[in-house]
This record gives sequence, C-alpha cells and structure tokens, in this order.
Amino acid sequence: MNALKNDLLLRALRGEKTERTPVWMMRQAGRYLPDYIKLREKYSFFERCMKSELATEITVMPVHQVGVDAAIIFSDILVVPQAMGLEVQLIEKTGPVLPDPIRTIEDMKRVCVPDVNDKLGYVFDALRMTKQALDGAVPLIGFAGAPWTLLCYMVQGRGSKTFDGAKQFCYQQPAVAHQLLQMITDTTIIYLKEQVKAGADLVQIFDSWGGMLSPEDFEIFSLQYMRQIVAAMKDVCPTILFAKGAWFALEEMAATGAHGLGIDWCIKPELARQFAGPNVTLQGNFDPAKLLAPIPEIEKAVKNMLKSFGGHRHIANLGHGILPNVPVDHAKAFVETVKAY
Ligand SMILES: Cc1c2[nH]c(c1CCC(=O)O)Cc1[nH]c(c(CCC(=O)O)c1C)Cc1[nH]c(c(CCC(=O)O)c1C)Cc1[nH]c(c(C)c1CCC(=O)O)C2
Repeated sequence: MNALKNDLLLRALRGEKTERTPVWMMRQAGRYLPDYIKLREKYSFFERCMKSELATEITVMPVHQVGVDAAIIFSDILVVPQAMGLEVQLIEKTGPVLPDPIRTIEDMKRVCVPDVNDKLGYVFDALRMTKQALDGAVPLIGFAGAPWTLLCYMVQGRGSKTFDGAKQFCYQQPAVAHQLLQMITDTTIIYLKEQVKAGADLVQIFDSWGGMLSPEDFEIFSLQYMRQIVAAMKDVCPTILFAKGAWFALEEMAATGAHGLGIDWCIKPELARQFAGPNVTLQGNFDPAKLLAPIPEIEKAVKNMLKSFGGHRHIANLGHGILPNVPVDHAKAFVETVKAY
C-alpha cells in the first residue's frame, strides 16, 4: 500500500484544516483532452472502459496534464444497468441508449443483482492498475450512479430533458419502481465496496437527475436509497453525494452522514452552507460553461467562488461535468487559480 503524497482531498472530507483547497473536476477524465479524443477514434467507449490499460491511461491524464488533486476512475454509471442485465449502447451525438428498457413488472425478470466480480471485474482491474500508476500521487475516486439516476436511464431508455417516462413509471407503478431501486441499491453497495478493495480511496454517488424530483419525491425515490449506500460505506471510505439541482435537500443529505456534498452553480455557497450545516464538506460549484470565458474572467470568478466558500471544508470543483469544448488551457487556469489562492 502506498502512502499518499497528496491527501488534501481526504483531509478536506474529514473536516481537517488544509494548507489550500483541493481541486478536481467532474468528468475530468476524457471529453476535452486531445489525447483522449485520439483514443476515441481507435476504440469504442466500452473498449476504453474494459481494457484496463486504456482506462488507466485516461484516468491519469488529467492528473499529469491539468494538475488536479484527485483521479476519478474512467468508467461510466451505466456499467451497473449493463451488469444487471440490460443492453446499453453509446451512440455518437445521441448518448446512451437502452433498447429494451424496464416498463412493467414482467420486464423485471430481465434484471438481477449480479455477481459484480464476474460482470464488473474489469473496473476493479482498472482501479488496481491505476492505483499502481498513480504511485500515491493523489487519491483515487471510485463512483456509481445514484439509484434514481440509474432508474431514469433503465426506464426512459435514453437521456431526456424531463425523464417523464421514468417519472410516469414511478407514479403509476410505485411498487415495481421500489423493487428496481432496491435492486440497484443492493448492487451499488457491493460494487462500491469492491471498488474500495481494488484501490478507491473514496467514492462519489452521481445523482445527476435528483433535482428533477420535487422535494417530497426526492425523499421517496432517491434519498432513502442513497442513505442506505452512505450507511453501508460508513466504515469503508468517505462518500460524496452529488445530487444536481437538489439544493432543497442539502440538510437531509448532510444528515445521511456523507462526508461531502456536491452543489451546482444555481445556489450561492453561503446559502448551501446554511442548509448543509457545519459538519460536512461542500464540493463545487463553478458553472462548467464559465470555463469558456476568457482566462482572466475565469480567474476572477474562481477567486470569488473560493471567497464565498470561506476556505474551510471546501473542495473546488465544477457544478456539473466539464464540457467537451473547453480548451485545456482554460481547465488549467481553473485548477491553477485554486492552487495559487
Ligand atoms: C449521467 C451520467 C452518465 N455518466 C456519468 C454520469 C453522471 C455525471 C454527469 O451527470 O455528467 C458519469 C461518468 N461518465 C464517465 C465518467 C468517467 C470519468 C470522467 O469522465 O471523469 C463519469 C464519472 C465517462 C463517459 N461517459 C460517456 C462519455 C462520452 C463518450 C465518449 O467520450 O465517447 C464519457 C467520457 C457517455 C455518457 N454516459 C452518460 C451520458 C449522458 C453519456 C453521453 C454523453 C456524455 O455525457 O459525455 C451517463
């Protein structure tokens, strides 16, 4: 086991004082990096995930090229629905497509809680190989989609502005929806624990579509399942919950015992802190599109953001994934401004 040379992120999550604010960017592995785009031409998305040498190469790219304080394993949240039995395709310009989504109780026969070592062993191989390649430079983040966000894709069958098909399923067939959410939760807990055994130092749960639910439905269809995941990981590693748009539930999410909460750019850091209380680390919340502004504007906005968070229990990050059209210099300016502050 290597001792970490840079453990700022882990210390910030434990609430310890740090010499400076740690920084990483959601979706930092891939998308905008020219070396990644070259690999895209040669290998399909799932080849990039499943070949551990490729996943390792992509995971460490932003550590070396952009200087972030953590690596996040190159994979996708949709490997879980795939392991549970559904076909998942990634189609250029359309995004993920699940050709046979779940719509009825009958469809539930096609999904199961899988043997994760059998179905997702390639993720654990990639984590082990990445851990070695990093040689303790920075912590390695494992991740999974939140049960609600995975249900969105498993039911809707593709991305959507409203996920109304997924919501209709939940509102019309709540018992089936809860059966599915529980299966996803059970799979996710085993999957995350194995990620930690393979080398992840902490994990993040991505509830990208949590904020599409009303506060009441967020508790029913999302939070009660994330709470189970946080509880199961309690003695395993620190957990960050990122529920995009779900600012209304920061108090309840803090009460889960998660070490960190991700926030997007639609809430002021001061207000997020009021809602979340003092005992959790906040992560965020730079508008990803603001990285398209001229570099001096980025620097100014990053400094304002850091000031608003107050320098304690904060992890600098974007409020959602980095956009594919962000110039690498601009991503670097973001990271360097945080480091120099
Ligand atoms: C909703 C969601 C997905 N995947 C993910 C989320 C949650 C975070 C968020 O909301 O952005 C999470 C994710 N997806 C990917 C990572 C790996 C690590 C990283 O990029 O830092 C992570 C952490 C790789 C990927 N996953 C995907 C790509 C693009 C495919 C490619 O580069 O060929 C990558 C790099 C494909 C994917 N996968 C998904 C979508 C909507 C798409 C299509 C378009 C896109 O968002 O890039 C589902």
